Amino acid sequence: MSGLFITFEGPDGAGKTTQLNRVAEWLEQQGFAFVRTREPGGTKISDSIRTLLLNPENSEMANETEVLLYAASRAQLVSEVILPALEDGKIVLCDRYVDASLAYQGYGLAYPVQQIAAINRFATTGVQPDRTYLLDIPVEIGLRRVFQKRGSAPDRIERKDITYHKSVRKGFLTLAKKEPERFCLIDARQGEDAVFSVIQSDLKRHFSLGGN
Ligand SMILES: Nc1ncnc2c1ncn2[C@@H]1O[C@H](COP(=O)(O)OP(=O)(O)OP(=O)(O)O)[C@@H](O)[C@H]1O
Ligand SMILES: Cc1cn([C@H]2C[C@H](O)[C@@H](COP(=O)(O)O)O2)c(=O)[nH]c1=O
Repeated sequence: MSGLFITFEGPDGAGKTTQLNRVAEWLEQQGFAFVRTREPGGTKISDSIRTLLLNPENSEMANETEVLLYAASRAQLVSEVILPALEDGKIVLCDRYVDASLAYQGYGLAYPVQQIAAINRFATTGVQPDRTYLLDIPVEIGLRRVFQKRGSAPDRIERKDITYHKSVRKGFLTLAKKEPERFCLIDARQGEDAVFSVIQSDLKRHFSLGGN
């Protein structure tokens, strides 16, 4: 596999999509071949699973079902999009990946993280990111950003209580501590330009993705 796999993680509303779009724009200006995708979703089947997962009417969804549906959506995305792109030497930018399941379903739902990791190793055939930008933000600020942006009703995950979201954030920070060589931890309370500048410098330093 010769491509480069970059993921964006963090609590809801941290600014992941905003930063992924900026990186994509920057790579495009330099003529790099890249693929942009997101989780859950990114393929026809994965998008259908996303609808099931986020629909607030599915409030009876068992936690085990939730874990497996995120993994199923991911399995399809890896098989249909991520792996072929990496094998083709492309850069893959992905809005959330396995770390989200470890944080939301592992730490958030209090399942053993090793168990969630094992399910996801199967789902992804072991495909792992080369670099992960963890945009860290207090959950109150992140959720406020989400609701201000959208103005629509919160989805099934967003409507979980604040204690849950705080466990998720703590989970992300624990993951970053365990793998400091893969994670780049960024304070996402900063303005968009400041956050982008950290990511841009890091990409230049680690992967020689040059340009201005
Ligand atoms: N650094 C920032 N400072 C202030 N507002 C920001 C910043 N980054 C993004 N936003 C705004 O916050 C909102 C959420 O941003 P964005 O969709 O990028 O976050 P996200 O982490 O992808 O959200 P989600 O978890 O819902 O996918 C948007 O309105 C966006 O313009
Ligand atoms: C991949 C993944 C996501 N989630 C949660 C996180 C968010 O609340 C939603 C996805 O919505 P977004 O607006 O596109 O970020 O799903 C999760 O709980 N577990 C996962 O593996």
